[in-house]
Amino acid sequence: MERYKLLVSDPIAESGLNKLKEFFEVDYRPGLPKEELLNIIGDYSALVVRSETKVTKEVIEKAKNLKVIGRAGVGVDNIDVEEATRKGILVINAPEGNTIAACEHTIGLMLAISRKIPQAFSLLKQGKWERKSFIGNELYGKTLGLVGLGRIGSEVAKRAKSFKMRVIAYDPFISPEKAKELDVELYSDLHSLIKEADYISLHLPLTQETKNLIGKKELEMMKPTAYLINCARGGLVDEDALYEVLKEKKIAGAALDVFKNEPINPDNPLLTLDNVVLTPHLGASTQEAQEKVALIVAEDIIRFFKGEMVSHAVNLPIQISPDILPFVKLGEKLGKLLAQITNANPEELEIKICGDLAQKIETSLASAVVKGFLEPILGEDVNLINAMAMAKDRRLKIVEVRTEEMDTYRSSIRLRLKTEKGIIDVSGTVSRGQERVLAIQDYYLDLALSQYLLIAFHIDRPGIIGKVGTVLGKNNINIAAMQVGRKEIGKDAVMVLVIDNPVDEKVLKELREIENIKEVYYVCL
Ligand SMILES: NC(=O)c1ccc[n+]([C@@H]2O[C@H](COP(=O)([O-])OP(=O)(O)OC[C@H]3O[C@@H](n4cnc5c(N)ncnc54)[C@H](O)[C@@H]3O)[C@@H](O)[C@H]2O)c1
Ligand SMILES: O=C(O)CC[C@@H](O)C(=O)O
Repeated sequence: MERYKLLVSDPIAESGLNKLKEFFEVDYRPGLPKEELLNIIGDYSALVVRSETKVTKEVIEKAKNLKVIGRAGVGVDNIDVEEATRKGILVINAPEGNTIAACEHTIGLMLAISRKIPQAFSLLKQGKWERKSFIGNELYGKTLGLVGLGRIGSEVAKRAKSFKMRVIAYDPFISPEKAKELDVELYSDLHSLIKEADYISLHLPLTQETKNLIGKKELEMMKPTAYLINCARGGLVDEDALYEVLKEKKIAGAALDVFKNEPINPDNPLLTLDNVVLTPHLGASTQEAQEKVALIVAEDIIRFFKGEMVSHAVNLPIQISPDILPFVKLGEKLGKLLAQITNANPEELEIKICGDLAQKIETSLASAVVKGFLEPILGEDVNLINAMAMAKDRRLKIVEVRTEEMDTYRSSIRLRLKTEKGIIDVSGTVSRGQERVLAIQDYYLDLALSQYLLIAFHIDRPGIIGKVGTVLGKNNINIAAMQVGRKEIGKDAVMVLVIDNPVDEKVLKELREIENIKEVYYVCL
């Protein structure tokens, strides 16, 4: 099997590295400078990073062979996922691998800032047995306000409950049922939570929407006795405003693991304060978490290169389940077929998923159809990840319709393409593992799909099938199967021939010259 080149540009656990080496030619270059990354990235098919490497648009533009970016961790804010998607690069992360590590670090930070543990230790190291300035606060009976109640937020909630804290949360994307299960009171507005909490802990991703979510206004709303804990991302908090409220003792303190710019400068003003506890992005830094994230990401990348289902794709909306896979493959072929019998500018592609298949929520099916449709036009640049984005770029409207109605087969896919010259449609199914085309332009067919097809639109006249057969025979092209679809005797009809060999332009020209043949398409699937 071909050994692809994989670059690891941040430190990852040895177990993951060894796993990757079983499959790839691995270059392990933790701490690789940006300029060097730009120079060499073009050689690699896969890249593995943690949070240090910034996979920017510039990097992606130079990554001509890159197929996958693996993030050994959760947050993908250091990766330009949109650009990766546009270029058809799969982004994979390891979302559950460091949940416990980040949760325990959060609890550690809450205790450390409440009891001033680092400050006391620092004085003790200087030989000072100082007790009176280190009167802390208990977590017991206090209100913890969680912003983000996902994996880490939920685990923090469970542990906070064992400290007998009241837990409230703001997370507009979480169901009230989930909050109820965790015995957490769900708030519908952030400001009410901020005003009530004794501890505010952030557990949400950094995105355009959440940048500076905790600004001056929010910080000034906090109780003067409250603490801010941030083990998520620095950019969630306005750091300058935070420094001001801490300096002026408008809040009790802050414990931060993450910063707007990492690593922080030695002259960062936050380092001059006493009411803070700062750690250098250590949330995920446990042996257990690092082993888990490295292995999770390594196994997923290998799965991808083996053509198997991946578990944690960030930019592939839904995974393909085995029972749907044959229809995904069929969808791609029908899309390809449709593209090859279209000779006008496409405007809208309707993908109708019929019968039992309609109940299965699987966006990959539509992506596969679009991939198949665009591939004859755009070549290998299009894949399941970027197909929809590419259609959008080309202003091709994609409409997905689901209907439980069925014809002869329990499940089928019907494609209907609106072009400037009219409508073209094809439909197909999978029956007993065989992909079948059921209709073209409403002519009923039911024929097993094969790699090479000839599709001839003609007028139904005696002898026309023989003439087509003669041309193909003369050119040494074997016909494996054929079907004719027509609605009325002597009117328009379609002939579909399954052939064993490819057909060239010369043969097509000869076929087009046969009387009553209106158009002939050669389809390669
Ligand atoms: N310090 C570290 O080393 C470390 C380690 C792991 C994760 N993290 C950070 O923690 C974040 C959370 O991780 P997770 O595994 O819990 O992710 P998650 O996806 O399970 O949870 C994030 C939650 O945030 C919620 N959310 C999104 N936008 C929101 C908004 N505007 N307001 C309130 N809630 C919002 C989501 O609905 C989701 O429930 C990650 O994105 C990552 O940036 C940091
Ligand atoms: O790689 C790290 O150590 C940090 C990871 C963490 O921030 C994450 O988002 O998973």
